[in-house]
Amino acid sequence: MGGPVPKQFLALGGQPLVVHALRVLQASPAVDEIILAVPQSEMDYCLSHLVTPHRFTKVTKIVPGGAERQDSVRHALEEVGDETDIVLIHDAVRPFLTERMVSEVVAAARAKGAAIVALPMKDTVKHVGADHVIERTIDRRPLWLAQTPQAFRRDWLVAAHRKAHAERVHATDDAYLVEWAGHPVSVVEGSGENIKVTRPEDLIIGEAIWAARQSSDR
Ligand SMILES: Nc1ccn([C@@H]2O[C@H](COP(=O)(O)OP(=O)(O)OP(=O)(O)O)[C@@H](O)[C@H]2O)c(=O)n1
Ligand SMILES: C[C@](O)(CO)[C@H](O)COP(=O)(O)O
Repeated sequence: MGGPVPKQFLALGGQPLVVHALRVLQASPAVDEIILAVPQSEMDYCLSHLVTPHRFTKVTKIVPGGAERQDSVRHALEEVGDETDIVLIHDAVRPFLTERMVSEVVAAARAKGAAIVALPMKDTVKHVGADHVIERTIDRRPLWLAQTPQAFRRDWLVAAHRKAHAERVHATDDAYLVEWAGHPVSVVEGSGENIKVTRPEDLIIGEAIWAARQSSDR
């Protein structure tokens, strides 16, 4: 994305991106406690400008993030109590999660151990080789795009993260680590609106989704 402001604090609908996700998690009956992993330099800002003024009372801890997303999740997991059975992980840069996604993915994790929100592929998928030439077309029917939230039995997730850290295995989502540790991970259908704000154009799309939701709420 570039720019001096970390992406999760950029404004969307007049509020920092992370506030949108926190609102849904704060309101969800399925969520008891929220642990925020943020850059160390932003920990005080998060508490004084986001958590306290918005009364996000479920935020019990703010922990320093790590070099990569996986490190940030591992740091947060160190603060999760042994009494917790299910851990839900969500990207701050996905502002459009819904209560339906949270409750369904938590229920699926309770029933089966691990579940993620994901979306079936809608485009035709090409495997492209050298010189930008297509090598083959992949059957898209079994392909799903992983989103967050993702929910796991705490013991599976903690063990998978510890093993990955010890063996220097890196993944772009937590489901991968739990799969790699040998556990089944189910999918719950997500939504095309549950975008990850990655590139500048995603903020434009995000503003449009936010505006549409505002008018449908009226
Ligand atoms: N060290 C990091 C890096 C990322 N994240 C979180 O992981 C999610 C996705 O990471 P991000 O850096 O946004 O990934 P990309 O969208 O791939 O970003 P980019 O291509 O700009 O690196 C975000 O909610 C971000 O806050 C994190 O917790 N700790
Ligand atoms: C977890 C995730 O959002 C699922 O799509 C994604 O893998 C995060 O990847 P990123 O490269 O760290 O944004």
